[in-house]
Amino acid sequence: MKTSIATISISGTLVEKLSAIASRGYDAVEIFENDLLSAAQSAKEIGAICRDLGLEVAMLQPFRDYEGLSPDLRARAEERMRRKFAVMEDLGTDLILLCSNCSPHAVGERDVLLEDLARIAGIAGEHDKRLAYEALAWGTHINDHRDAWALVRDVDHPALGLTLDSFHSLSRNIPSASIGDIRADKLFIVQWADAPILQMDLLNWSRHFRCMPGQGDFPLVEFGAQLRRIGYDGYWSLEIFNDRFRAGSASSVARDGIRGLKVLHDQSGIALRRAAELPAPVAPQGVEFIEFAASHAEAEEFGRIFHALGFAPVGRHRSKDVVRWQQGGINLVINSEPEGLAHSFDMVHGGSVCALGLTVDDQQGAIDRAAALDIDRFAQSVAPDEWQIPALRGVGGSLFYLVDGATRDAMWAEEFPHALEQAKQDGLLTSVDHIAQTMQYEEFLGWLLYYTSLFDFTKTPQLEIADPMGIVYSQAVESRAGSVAGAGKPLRFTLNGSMAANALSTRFLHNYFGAGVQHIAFACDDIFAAAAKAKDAGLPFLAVGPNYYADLEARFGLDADLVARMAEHNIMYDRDDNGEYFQFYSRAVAKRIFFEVVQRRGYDAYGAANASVRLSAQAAHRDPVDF
Ligand SMILES: O=C(O)c1ccc(O)c(O)c1
Ligand SMILES: [Mg+2]
Repeated sequence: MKTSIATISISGTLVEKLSAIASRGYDAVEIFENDLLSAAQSAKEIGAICRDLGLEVAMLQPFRDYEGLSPDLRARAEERMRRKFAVMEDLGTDLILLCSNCSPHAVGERDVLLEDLARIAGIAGEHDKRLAYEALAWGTHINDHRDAWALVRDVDHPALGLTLDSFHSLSRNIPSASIGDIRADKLFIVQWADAPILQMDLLNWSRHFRCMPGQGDFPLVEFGAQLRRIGYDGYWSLEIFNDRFRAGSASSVARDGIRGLKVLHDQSGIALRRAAELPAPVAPQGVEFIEFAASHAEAEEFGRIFHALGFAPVGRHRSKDVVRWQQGGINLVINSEPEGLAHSFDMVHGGSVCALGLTVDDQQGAIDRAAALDIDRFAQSVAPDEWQIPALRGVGGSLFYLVDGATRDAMWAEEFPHALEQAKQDGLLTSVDHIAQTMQYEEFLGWLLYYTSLFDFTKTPQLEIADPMGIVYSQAVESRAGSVAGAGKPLRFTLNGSMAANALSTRFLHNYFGAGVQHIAFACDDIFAAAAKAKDAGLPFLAVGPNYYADLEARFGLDADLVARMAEHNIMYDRDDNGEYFQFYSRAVAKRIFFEVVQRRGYDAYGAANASVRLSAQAAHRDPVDF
């Protein structure tokens, strides 16, 4: 696959964009004319910079509104085009993108369009240049790639070919099977964009909501499979108009694009029963441990909450200031070492989650997949006899340790030989249900792609949740149901981000100095027993107001006694076609991280209906200086 990206897709000045693109290993770049117009360098200098960076210039774009014009306007457009040829010469590309005409004055008679396209192709040919004709989804007459292809085919001039752009085709639900009619040698370039399914006009949808392959909802794999079936071997070029990306980090967005393209190319081949190009997605069996970085004072604070939730400190590390807490299948590790990653984390964030241990069957496969997707590995020096667990960088610089499923018991026994208390036999919490991470709104799609490309995860639709101080966006990534060994429970993460300056997730980012784990939900089989026990043990509960329960009773027709018991323990409830959900929350430790206990009865979601009630309850505790 030859990779490319349009400069419009990322933030910065043109030269900053080019260096970010080159640093992420793209083969080529589409130069967007607006970026060139506002650049401090001449087209010739930009061409030279591209060459120095090792980037081909795949094309210059766009050229607008040509076919179907009146003769005088057409002559002016041809003059404009000749000037572009000179710019292309300077940039070092022979290709320019020609958008289908969007002018209300353009005529749509086929004979006229054929004649105009033949004419401009002739002019281009005389200058050794080529045109890639693209059906914009909102083109006045040509807005379907099948019509654009029919014109290109019938003009049959070597200087005229087609652009396919997945956004324009899939936003109009044009069947990808129609790509089978296109001749690969006439397909000059393919532009890629994913997008969320939205009900809005095509132009605004395209200009603001495109995203990297894998970040949206479009059936891109089928599109890619059709391209590969016809033998297309030109550029796979990203063209992503997205407000968040323009405000984000050029280098991260460029990296996400490569990641999305690689996975897409691989999946497109697999759909055609071709050999996989990437190591298989990682399918973790579950969360083996959650590691907290904490000073001794913070460790005491966490310890109080862990005790109240029914955990016991069961072991001390053989050489480090690290304690293992356990209950059911859950391991929490508090790391108070005076140096190393945990210590750095504690210095930056205060008491926080610095690592998650995931149990995997194939450590090396996971490492290889991560390497192929440009996910950083982490290693810190360990004593010669110490257990070396490979680790990958995740949200906010935290780690995913890849724990080998076959040796995990030996790992615990060897690393934590100093028994402290016995694990409680009557513990009520069984496993980690989900882990909620909060991040900058601009980074949200990047982390979404991280999870869905590294792991064998699917994503749920994005939800908008009302915080009293603004809207929070929330989306879950989860292992495919049933793919997790053992209890058959999926591994679940929820991602949260907000643009609102004082919403809880933004307050978290400020207090925490960065992205990270904001809450952890534990599963249990009897939420009333778990809540009663936690209450007796002194867990600071998040209080839910009385109106919630009055509404709950009415909304679901629940038994008044049941609702009264829920109210007594601040338990919230949700129900859908699959089943029922019960949940309660602790107050936040150090105003940052908090804990949730859930019981699922067939239910597969996260109680989104309750999230705004929870956010309101939490907002009541925010610092007065925060307004
Ligand atoms: O939104 C546009 O105008 C526009 C321009 C060029 C493209 O390739 C495209 O897909 C859209
Ligand atoms: Mg396009």
